[in-house]
Amino acid sequence: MSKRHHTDETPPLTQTPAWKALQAHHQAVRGLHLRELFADDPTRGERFAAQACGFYLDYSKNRITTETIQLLIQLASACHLRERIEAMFTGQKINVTEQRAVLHTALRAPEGERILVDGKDVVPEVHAMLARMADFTRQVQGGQWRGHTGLPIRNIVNIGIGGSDLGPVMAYEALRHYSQRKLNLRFISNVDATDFAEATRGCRPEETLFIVCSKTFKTLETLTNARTARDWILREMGGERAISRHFVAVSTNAEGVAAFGIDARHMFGLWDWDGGRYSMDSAIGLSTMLAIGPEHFHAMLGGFRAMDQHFRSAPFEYNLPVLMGLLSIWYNNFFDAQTAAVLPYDQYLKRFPAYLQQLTMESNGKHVTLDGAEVDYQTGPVYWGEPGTNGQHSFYQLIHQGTRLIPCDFIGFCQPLNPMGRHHDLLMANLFAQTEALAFGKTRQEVLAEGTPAWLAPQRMFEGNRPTNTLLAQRLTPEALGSLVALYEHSVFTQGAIWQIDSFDQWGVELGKTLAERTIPELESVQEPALEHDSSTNALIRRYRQYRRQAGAS
Ligand SMILES: O=P(O)(O)OC[C@H]1O[C@H](O)[C@H](O)[C@@H](O)[C@@H]1O
Repeated sequence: MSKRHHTDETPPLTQTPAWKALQAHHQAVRGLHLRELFADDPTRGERFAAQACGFYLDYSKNRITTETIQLLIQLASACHLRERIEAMFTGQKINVTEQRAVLHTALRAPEGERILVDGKDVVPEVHAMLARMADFTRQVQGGQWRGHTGLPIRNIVNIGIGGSDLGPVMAYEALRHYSQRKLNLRFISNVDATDFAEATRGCRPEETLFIVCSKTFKTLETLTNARTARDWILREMGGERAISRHFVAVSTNAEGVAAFGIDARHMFGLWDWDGGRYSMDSAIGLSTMLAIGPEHFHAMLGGFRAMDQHFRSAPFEYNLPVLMGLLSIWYNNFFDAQTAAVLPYDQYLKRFPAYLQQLTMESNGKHVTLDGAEVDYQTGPVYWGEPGTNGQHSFYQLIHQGTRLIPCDFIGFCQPLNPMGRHHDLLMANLFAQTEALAFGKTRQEVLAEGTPAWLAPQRMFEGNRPTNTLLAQRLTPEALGSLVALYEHSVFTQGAIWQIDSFDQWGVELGKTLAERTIPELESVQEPALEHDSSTNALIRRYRQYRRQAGAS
């Protein structure tokens, strides 16, 4: 018996004519090689391309035909993608399991636009918050904001985890070129004290300001690090009054912030309609603004906004996030690809894959549909990656010659931010060469023609037919970063809409948190605790306690 109980509006995905048409189409085209597809159509390289917001997407090196795109778009329509986009932009409560609107797009809405949540326009609040952030940034950068002993602030330490860390870290690294370099920025996320010890090494407490970023202000890691930071400040300067000059908070939880001792005037608010992994352009991005200044931050918001408008209005066949989302569905659900690689050819984007992992996998790692039915298809793939060219000398071997199909996104910029001799041309030549090699490979005949002995030919052949997208933009600017992030946000949305899942909750993180809470006293108690876990967990805890005791004794 099927566990499904779909409404008329959302028939089981795999039963839709659009899905079945794609299955049949997959059977017909799966044997086609990109070599043939390109040979048959000299215009393919430009025909399967689209551009928006300064990004050129070449998706011609995918295992698709014109019909594939048509069928994928039919699937999107059958899943009411257009209506779902509108529902998000207009503040409907599409995060059904938490009964919340999903309005990260309001964070970059222009002044004057009206977006209502429960009858209230949220845009003025967003702009008031941006103005407060800019004011604070100018005070800190200008040296008017002083520490408890009267010294100006030199070090900013962001304490947060998940969405309260990954976006800020990624943006800080990505936009380092635009950093005003007046402040030294550090980030602490892990509850491992090493993170704290290393991030604060060399910082004088008198010159250090902590931003405690936590939407809930309840996260164990962040509160533990924030308390350690508090002790670190107080040890040096005594007096609770020092706290108000050395801590600000970004949170929705005013009570929690006050209980910690942070002045309400130094709290920057968030809204429950903005999820952690979609919050780098809210006050969670305060560290970004402190690094690059309000003007660049606003330019970044402009980039987000441009991609939002494109996503909302462009026909699906030219719509970058929709195309990328649909191509991801194509490999994930029809070719059974397990993972997807994201390969930025820009050192400044070194944390972009880590950022994308939360965005994609926390959003779309779900096993039930919006109405609670178990899915009978794969949802979110595993995302991973490293900046080029480093990955080439590491895992690309498996992408080229392994047994798995790994669709890859290559991201590159035409103008270097640090022009130095031939570096940039070499970097980009590698990007282009990789997508060419992955698509076309090297046949046995080609290998033999090079003089390779027959016995070695199998090892030296490249099957090719490995799909890639290439995203090219002129230059990595704050605006380009905003557009790039929004592109992936909306691609994730597109995929979630097709899979009919809630891309905006994260119940899967709860169980581990609860079990950790139960385990903490078992590790800390002086008395030998009565352990009631499974035999593996019991044995591990016993061994941990024993080794800890031995370390304490030595
Ligand atoms: O910002 P916070 O409330 O501290 O949450 C930090 C992070 O932890 C949670 O467990 C979630 O998995 C993330 O989505 C969230 O970004």
